[in-house]
Amino acid sequence: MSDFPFAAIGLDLDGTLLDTKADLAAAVNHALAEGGYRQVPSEEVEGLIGGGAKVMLARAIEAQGGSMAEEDFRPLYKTLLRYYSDHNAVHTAPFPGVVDTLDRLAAMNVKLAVVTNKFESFAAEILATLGLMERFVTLIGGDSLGKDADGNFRAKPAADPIHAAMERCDTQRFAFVGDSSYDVLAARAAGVPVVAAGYGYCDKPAQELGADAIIGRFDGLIPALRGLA
Ligand SMILES: O=C(O)COP(=O)(O)O
Ligand SMILES: [Mg+2]
Repeated sequence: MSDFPFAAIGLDLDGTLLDTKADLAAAVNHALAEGGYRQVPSEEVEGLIGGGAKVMLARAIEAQGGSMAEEDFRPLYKTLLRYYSDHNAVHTAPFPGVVDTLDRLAAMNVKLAVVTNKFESFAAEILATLGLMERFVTLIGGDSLGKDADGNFRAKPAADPIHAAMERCDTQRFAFVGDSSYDVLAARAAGVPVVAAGYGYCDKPAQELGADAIIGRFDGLIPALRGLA
């Protein structure tokens, strides 16, 4: 019998489980080049990740005072998706401590769910390429739950994907870990404890995300979760 306080953990992907920054930067810069925009250094791309690829590109273009008209934006977004589809696991790898910690959680019979704002197909492909997919009970992407009445994907920062993960893991004893304000807001909206991955692509200083705990490496997760009980 495990005394671990949670039966399932929800995990953000980009900036929490996987260091995807270099591949995302290449994709966004490929699209920016096509639109005649300046390249964004990968340190700056970090601050654009968290809301999904569309938000990442929109923020990069807006920062340069570019055109956000649908007919100008759409082709560049399509270019980004096409490029990323072919180059999504070139440099991408798990952060230090991820694989060992997932093994330890599995050994404690803790269910694991990925909740990402990436499209589900990209996330599934990357996790399969890295040989990690079978560790997760479920994977919920930014597009997995469809759109709300306003036409927005039911994705983080909404509570919906976290609620769906809890349902699919069949438990209320659930905690979440993520690196951005999208993650903390979604977990808060769903009423579950949340740990911030301070080593990730935090869109504000980790201490200001409003999480219950902060980890500096992924292998700090199990003690941090025990501390939340
Ligand atoms: O790709 C993104 O911008 C977000 O992905 P994440 O939710 O896994 O961090
Ligand atoms: Mg993230």
